[in-house]
Amino acid sequence: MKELYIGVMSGTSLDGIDIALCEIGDTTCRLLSAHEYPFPQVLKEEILALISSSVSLKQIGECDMKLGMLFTECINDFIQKNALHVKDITAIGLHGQTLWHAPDSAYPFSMQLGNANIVAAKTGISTVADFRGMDIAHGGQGAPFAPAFHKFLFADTKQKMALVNIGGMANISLLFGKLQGWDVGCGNVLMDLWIQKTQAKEYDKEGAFAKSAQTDKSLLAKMLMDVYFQKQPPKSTGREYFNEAWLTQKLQGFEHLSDAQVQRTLLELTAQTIANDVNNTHSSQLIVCGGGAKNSFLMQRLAKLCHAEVSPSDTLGINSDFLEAMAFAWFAKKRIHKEPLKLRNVTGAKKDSIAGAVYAAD
Ligand SMILES: Nc1ncnc2c1ncn2[C@@H]1O[C@H](COP(=O)(O)OP(=O)(O)OP(=O)(O)O)[C@@H](O)[C@H]1O
Ligand SMILES: CC(=O)N[C@H]1[C@@H]2OC[C@@H](O2)[C@@H](O)[C@@H]1O[C@H](C)C(=O)O
Repeated sequence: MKELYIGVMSGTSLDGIDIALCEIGDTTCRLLSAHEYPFPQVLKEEILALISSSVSLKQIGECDMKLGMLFTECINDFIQKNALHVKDITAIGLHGQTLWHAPDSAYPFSMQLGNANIVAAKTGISTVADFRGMDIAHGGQGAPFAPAFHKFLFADTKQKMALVNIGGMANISLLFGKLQGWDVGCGNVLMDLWIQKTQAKEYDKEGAFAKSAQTDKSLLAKMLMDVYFQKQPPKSTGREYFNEAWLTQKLQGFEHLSDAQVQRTLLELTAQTIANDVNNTHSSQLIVCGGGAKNSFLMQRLAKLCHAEVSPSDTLGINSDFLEAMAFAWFAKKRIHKEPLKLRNVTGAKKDSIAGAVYAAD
């Protein structure tokens, strides 16, 4: 039987809230409608401040509620725009906003905010949230989760297919043989930070600023030496690692470079770290999704560096902007049906678990 689910994702880029309405069956997940709501600037700045400085419990509690209310507003608007009936939707899969991801700390945790009680109460739809906690409880990284969905979508592929999502962070899924996946490292986050700081632009459209200069090989080599890129999977990361402090530390001794040279080197870092993982795994086809798929210069560099055929997921009929939101609709379905996500090989958990907590609407 097919059911309707809504997936809600706001990623590490903090650029928008993606909402996807999906019709999900045992072997299919069809995107019926989708919309991206812009992230309010004030709340974005508040979240970035929370991530980079010490904060009070009150601020965290209030941020959780503010995000819950924001997600609710977006979902209710989406329901209205699509003339949906609340009763027809089995559940919402709400990822929440990641504030801190610390799978390797002494007391590992992954914190997503956006109060799911509020979402369930004010939409009238049961809401599944806190997806990552059980995997961490079983000793896993709690991320990335998308590989399980990518495997479901491309179950029939005969190719040695890899899929990379280039959002704020970049994560890869290997869809041949035993399912594998990990966070490659920084996706767009450092490129975004640099152009925001030096050119007051949100992001480097089509990689045009990067394209105007040459890569600095010494800076690139220094960045590629970073321990995260040397680490073997399972591994996952976030803004608590790849952030302004990381960039400032790497740029020490490279003050003579122009802003454009740094931008170009950061783009090359993203392209080379992805290409290294693709080539090391002997993948023959690379599907790209997430905002990075829209960066034509980055795509050009990937095509050049990878020994695989590179294409955006749209060429396979999969909307590259909403794949993660679709994933959380599907994860909600798996939770409602009490089916485990087969992620132990990806996250390093001791066992596969039923992911997510249900906040019942009635
Ligand atoms: N036309 C474009 N040219 C260059 N870059 C682009 C373009 N469109 C989007 N991007 C990049 O994509 C980013 C947004 O990507 P996306 O929405 O996939 O991130 P996210 O979902 O927040 O991240 P994550 O997957 O890490 O959770 C922007 O911040 C920008 O860097
Ligand atoms: C902790 C967290 O929010 N991680 C995100 C982030 O964005 C990309 C990458 O880092 C991935 O690990 C994950 O998101 C996707 C949806 C995932 O779990 O697969």
